[in-house]
Amino acid sequence: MTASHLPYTRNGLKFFTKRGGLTSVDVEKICNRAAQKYVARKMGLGSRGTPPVVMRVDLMSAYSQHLRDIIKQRVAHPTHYDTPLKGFKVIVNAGNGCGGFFTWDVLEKLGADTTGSLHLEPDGMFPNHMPNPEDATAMSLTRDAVLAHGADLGVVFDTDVDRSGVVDDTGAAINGDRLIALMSAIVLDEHPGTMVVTDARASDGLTRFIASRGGHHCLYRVGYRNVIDKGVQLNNDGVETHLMMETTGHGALKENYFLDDGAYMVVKIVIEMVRMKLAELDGGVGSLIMDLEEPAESVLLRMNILGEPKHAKQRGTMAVEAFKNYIQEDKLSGWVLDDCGDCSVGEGCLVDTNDHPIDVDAYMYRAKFYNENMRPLGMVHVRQSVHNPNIALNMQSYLPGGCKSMARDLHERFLLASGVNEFLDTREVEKFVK
Ligand SMILES: O=P(O)(O)OC[C@H]1O[C@H](O)[C@H](O)[C@@H](O)[C@@H]1O
Repeated sequence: MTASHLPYTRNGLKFFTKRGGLTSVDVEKICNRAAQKYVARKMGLGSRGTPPVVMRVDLMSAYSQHLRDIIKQRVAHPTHYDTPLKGFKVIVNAGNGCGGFFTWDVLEKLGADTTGSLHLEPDGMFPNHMPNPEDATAMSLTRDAVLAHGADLGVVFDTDVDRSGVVDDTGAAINGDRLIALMSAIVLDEHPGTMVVTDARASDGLTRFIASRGGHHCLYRVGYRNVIDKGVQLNNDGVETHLMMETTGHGALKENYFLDDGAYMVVKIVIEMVRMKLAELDGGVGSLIMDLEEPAESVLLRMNILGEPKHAKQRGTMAVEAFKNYIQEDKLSGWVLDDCGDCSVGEGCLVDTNDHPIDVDAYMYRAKFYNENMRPLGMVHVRQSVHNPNIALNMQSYLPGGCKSMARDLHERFLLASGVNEFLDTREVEKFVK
């Protein structure tokens, strides 16, 4: 049971089986069955049968031991097999979510020194900061602790540990695209040529990084289940896909039942850290992504969908489709719709042709902006929010000031000109372009 990153009043249930996490269709079936049973029982219908057997199972201990075993086996330390983390200092910042167990039940039992770890006790009011690897305070406090304690690694978990981020020994934050790059470097070493699926907010630099390591990059729809489901589908279609990650820090691996499991991601990074030390390589895990090119600026702006909530989805679709049509009908010169990551590096694309350009279902589009000299200035990703009635505009610029130029252009030549401003609250964009 978790509210994840949402306010505590919005708790929900996530279901998992041996085959992975259930989809919303599965969950709907479960809820319908439960509702039918409830009604039948209320009406005195249906067999009472034998009552279900309820068992108390200590899943957390089993899970921690599983993680410890993986680290021991894969490091296979030549002198101290059972304590492969002896001599390492690791800071954990659980942000008062439920990730504290990783400190005492995984790292310390393997010999690590976790002195200086932060906010390990669960407290649903999150008195310090949001447990979130995207949260600037969470990352900077962890950075301070890593530097103050001379730690080899800092780990940041979100509330329910399905997302994570890390800080390397120099204090550099590794989250978002950087975390995907780090995981890609690790996974591509184990599975050369594998496909990596991410959401389409990821940068061009990440696509090039994956390609430079011999991998393929599929950009897909935002929402961790969408990204994971795409990876499952690609595997079923015969495209080997070992890593599925969102820029939010959700990450799933084929070897781990396609589960978005932040602790498992950190386990992979910890193993790499120890291996690098054993191989006497210079630098911490951050050195694996030194050549990742990053955008000069990244900006996220939101536009609330106005009017009655029941019309929000339809209006959102209209706005996103209008964006695509404006570009395709050449009403927005300079803007070009983006292909999926794998085609944009210009090699034999492995992604199903239905996914070009990036999304066919009118949820989101991504476009690049070129200036009058046909120099690319940056890109924008336009989509409906997964949770709330708003349109998210993610912009990345290759040059300082580029996001403002792109937002200004979109505001004048698309938001106002197309009339979508009649049902979108564009104030955030207007404030940004001033
Ligand atoms: O659409 P938004 O409101 O930006 O939220 C998008 C995000 O929602 C949740 O956090 C999901 O777990 C993420 O997978 C997704 O990226």
